[in-house]
Amino acid sequence: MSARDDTAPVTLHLDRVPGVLGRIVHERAADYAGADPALGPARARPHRFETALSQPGLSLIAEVKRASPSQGAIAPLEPLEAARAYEAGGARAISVLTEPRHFDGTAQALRDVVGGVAVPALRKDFVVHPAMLREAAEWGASAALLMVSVLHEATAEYLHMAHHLGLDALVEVHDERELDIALAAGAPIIGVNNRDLTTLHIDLEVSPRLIRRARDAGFTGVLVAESGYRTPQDLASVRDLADAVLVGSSLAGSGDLTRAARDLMQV
Ligand SMILES: O=P(O)(O)OC[C@@H](O)[C@@H](O)c1c[nH]c2ccccc12
Repeated sequence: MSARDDTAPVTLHLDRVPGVLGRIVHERAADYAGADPALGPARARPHRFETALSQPGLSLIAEVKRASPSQGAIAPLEPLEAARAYEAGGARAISVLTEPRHFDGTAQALRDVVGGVAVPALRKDFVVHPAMLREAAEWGASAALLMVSVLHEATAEYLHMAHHLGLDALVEVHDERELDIALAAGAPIIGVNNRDLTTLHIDLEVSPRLIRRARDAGFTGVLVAESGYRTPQDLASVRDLADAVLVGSSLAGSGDLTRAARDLMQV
């Protein structure tokens, strides 16, 4: 048992993170190197993100994504306008990139979305410092992304910090080993990324495989299939397995976000 001291954040071993992902997390760690790790007092957790994804049928988390390392510029979305369009198209939550260099994200984008839509918002960033979670809570996010490929054995600690701040966490995995870490950490919401963030390669078989493994292991929480979904046919392999799907590029680049969301989910 460890009594955690808010002033002593767990050490991350970012030198183990390879490829494109490794470069981005080093940049983010440098951005927050001098930030105060204190979280402040505990807040109640309304479970808004978790509840939104637990509704019957496959829930859509639609992402405000203006650019990415794999595609470069996607679309010059105005974040609030985009989020409202997604909401009108049936999205049950909005994911907002806040990473500035590779995804053209900003804090303001998240604040604008939080203030202008009724559905919960997820801070999508490369969390490598407790201050990033404190910010997410301050900016009004309902949830934050935690990546096991970055946090490794510190995943449980970051999950506790998110919950302390009243945030749900989307704990993201890409292979069996990472899934086992997420399950051991007690994550209530697990996302399976079809994209290998070290190579940017997408394989739509990853989500059904790991979602089945989680269920076989007795996991009863929320499971999210992430990345690479462009058509209703693409969703067939997770439609009866996942609780939610996280979609960015294909919606963001469509030109008509409401229609693209409806067409993808066939509603
Ligand atoms: O644009 P796509 O292929 O629909 O993917 C969305 C989302 O899953 C992706 O943006 C993502 C998943 N995990 C991440 C971690 C960091 C940055 C981005 C991501």
